[in-house]
Amino acid sequence: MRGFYIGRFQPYHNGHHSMVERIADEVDELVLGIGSADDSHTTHDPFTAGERIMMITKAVAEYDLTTYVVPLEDINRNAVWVSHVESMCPDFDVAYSNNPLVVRLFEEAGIEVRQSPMFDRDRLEGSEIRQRMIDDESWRDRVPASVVEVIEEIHGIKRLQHVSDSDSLERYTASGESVTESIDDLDD
Ligand SMILES: Nc1ncnc2c1ncn2[C@@H]1O[C@H](COP(=O)(O)OP(=O)(O)OP(=O)(O)O)[C@@H](O)[C@H]1O
Ligand SMILES: NC(=O)c1ccc[n+]([C@@H]2O[C@H](COP(=O)(O)O)[C@@H](O)[C@H]2O)c1
Repeated sequence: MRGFYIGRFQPYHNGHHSMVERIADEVDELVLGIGSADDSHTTHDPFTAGERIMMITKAVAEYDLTTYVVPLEDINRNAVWVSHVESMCPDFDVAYSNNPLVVRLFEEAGIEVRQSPMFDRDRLEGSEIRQRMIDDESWRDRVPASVVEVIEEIHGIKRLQHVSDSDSLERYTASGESVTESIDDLDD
């Protein structure tokens, strides 16, 4: 039996890792879909698809499970998203997600979805971990050791702190002139 587990994994943390450990009891093989693969270098999605492939591949190596890591770009049409996923991935029998939209889309497509309890959610939430990285607070104990190594190798904390520095945004006009303005002055 082959499962599918989708997430943005920004970064892959111990909540995801506990979920994979649990899934490993139920399936022989697991496709790990890296969602929003086209997003990177933002506060919400700091890491590239390639960096997330490294984090996940190294972390799941400790489990007795055949895994396939597949980057999946977002598409601007929910109604065909499941077909998009299926077109990019090895066949799977069951999908794992706690994301309500993902659950709905798979169920409407007739695919079994299994949800899991949230593990230690106060500590193990991507947005909370990213905020701690930005604030130079402790985060290393919330992700697998191999993920710490990848983030250090790619200088991920510096990047995240840089992209989140939205006190002033430097924009360039059509003539190439640089304009610095407050984020409050921007329309979007
Ligand atoms: N602590 C956790 N325990 C169990 N499942 C989790 C946990 N955190 C996230 N998940 C689930 O893993 C999947 C992928 O989650 P995702 O990559 O969005 O992480 P997240 O921690 O929710 O990040 P963010 O705060 O960036 O949205 C989702 O189905 C999500 O509900
Ligand atoms: N239309 C679409 O492109 C579409 C629809 C549903 C989910 N997704 C993606 O699936 C992933 C779901 O992961 P999370 O549970 O981490 O949010 C996200 O990357 C999300 O963007 C994309």
